[in-house]
Amino acid sequence: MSTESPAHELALDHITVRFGGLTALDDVSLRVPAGRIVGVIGPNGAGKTTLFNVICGFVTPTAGELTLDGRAWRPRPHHLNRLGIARTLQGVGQFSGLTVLENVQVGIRGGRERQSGKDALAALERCGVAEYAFAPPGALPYAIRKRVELARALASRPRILMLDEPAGGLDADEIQWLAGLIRDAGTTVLLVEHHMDLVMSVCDEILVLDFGKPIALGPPAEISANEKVTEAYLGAAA
Ligand SMILES: Nc1ncnc2c1ncn2[C@@H]1O[C@H](COP(=O)(O)OP(=O)(O)OP(=O)(O)O)[C@@H](O)[C@H]1O
Repeated sequence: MSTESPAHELALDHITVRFGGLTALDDVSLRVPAGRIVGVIGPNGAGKTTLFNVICGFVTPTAGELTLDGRAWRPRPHHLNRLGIARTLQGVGQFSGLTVLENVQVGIRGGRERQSGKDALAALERCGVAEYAFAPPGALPYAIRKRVELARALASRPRILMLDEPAGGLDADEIQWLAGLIRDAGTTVLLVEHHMDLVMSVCDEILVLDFGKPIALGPPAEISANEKVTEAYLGAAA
């Protein structure tokens, strides 16, 4: 086995985000190495979405740095696609004036029309929703639209796939299907999710945030046995 550490594809170093008097992220560091599945969990308001927004360039950190492939990086939303980073949205933000297929094509970077159509269809097939290719997304059930949203992100063949609460509103069977898709995605995955079983079953490593602070970082078995983590969730439920 190599003694070298794996290439760190994406890294956050001492990231702090303040919104006025509120510290949404407080000195958060995270390594997302190539090919790993990294989860970010925490009670409501812990800062998970803010962390995603920092990586996507929607929120500029008050302090700290990001690096991509070892180089200092300042993310911009409109550059993500070109860099091979795709993100799903918490809801299902599809354009209602376009068909499902066209929505998925929008996610493909700079492809020729015919090729992007093929890639989009392949992604829909992979997500089990190719039969809806020519339907308007607005008319489809929520679980199908969630699958279309995943297809949209996968169609561009990203090297880093960012999933923002992909299990939200899905039933147990759908979540099981989703777990398989994430495991077989063949890309680096950063997963923000409330559904603990999903996170525990697919992630190599999990970061736990509580009121913006990183309280634990480690493999699933370590996280589920961590007292601070249990306390944070119990406190949030009280
Ligand atoms: N643009 C903003 N302006 C002011 N406060 C914000 C902004 N975005 C987030 N916050 C606050 O920052 C904190 C962290 O919010 P964030 O949405 O990142 O948490 P979260 O862990 O994603 O929560 P949830 O699980 O409920 O989605 C919250 O207190 C939230 O109200």
